[in-house]
Amino acid sequence: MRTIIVGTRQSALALTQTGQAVEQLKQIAAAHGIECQFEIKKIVTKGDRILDVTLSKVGGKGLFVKEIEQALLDGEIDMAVHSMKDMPFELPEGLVVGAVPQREDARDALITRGHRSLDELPQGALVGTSSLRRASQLQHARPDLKIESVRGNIDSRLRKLEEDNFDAILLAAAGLHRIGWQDRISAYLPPEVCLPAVGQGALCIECRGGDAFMLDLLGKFQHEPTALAVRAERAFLGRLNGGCQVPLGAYASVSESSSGGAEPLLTLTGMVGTPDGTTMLKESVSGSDPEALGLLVADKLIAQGADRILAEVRE
Ligand SMILES: NCc1[nH]cc(CCC(=O)O)c1CC(=O)O
Repeated sequence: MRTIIVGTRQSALALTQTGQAVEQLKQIAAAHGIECQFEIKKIVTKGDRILDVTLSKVGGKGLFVKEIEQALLDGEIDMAVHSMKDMPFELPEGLVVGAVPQREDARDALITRGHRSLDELPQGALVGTSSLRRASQLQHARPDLKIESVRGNIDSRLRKLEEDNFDAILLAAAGLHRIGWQDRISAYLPPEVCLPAVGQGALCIECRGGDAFMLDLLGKFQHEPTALAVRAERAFLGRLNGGCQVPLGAYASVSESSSGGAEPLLTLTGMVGTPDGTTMLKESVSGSDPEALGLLVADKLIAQGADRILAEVRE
């Protein structure tokens, strides 16, 4: 019987989503007569050690992932459950995405102290977020709001809402749903107001490319519509070189092809904005080839100056 060692960060969200993925994998294994057991191994990443520093100042993406990938390559663990939105564009040689399971809610959620919507926030209210993407879209919708950085795991950010006198903070709905804190959510921001981060709400289950047993098991955990949507969003990310923290968002929805064909129809919307929200570029395209869609939406934004905005932010 194979023992599968599962690597995870030790934040509340990481432990919860890893545990949930393992429970689902146990059921899949049982249903297919695959004999295996799971062991969970906690790994401290660079991102966890420097939670007090603004992510965009220390190189952002990959910080939560690198040590876990090294453990995979070293054979210390056999699979890892990551938030898709924390994944850098390229995986290291030897590692693959074994499964993209069904997506949770992709939207951002507003957590306030008593206000029921973005519109209800008082003039000049203080909102906590360290995401340039959220800041840009929030300022675009409400130029009067004051935005300040807030870092830390979900639990510490919720604490800072009270302690640091924010009127509201923004978090991914998926994380709050997974850890059972959906009742803290005051409002969901629709993609028209706040386009989520690439891959937000989706998971990435990573394993070694040569591990046939894991590839077989994880293949049964894949949710094709989510995988397609994520491919489109990540193609957009790759074209815009969104490797570090930048004011960029994308969301792909998937529906059955209207022509009745076998190919699902994807609609990808992408945005790039200035951090102050004064310029907001947004384009939406439909089609069935996820990579082509990602490149097309990115190129449409580049034609309007997206790469200039991103270059300025990176400086
Ligand atoms: N950047 C940290 C991070 N990575 C994934 C999630 C939330 C869950 C998800 O998108 O799957 C969060 C927290 C947040 O943005 O609120």
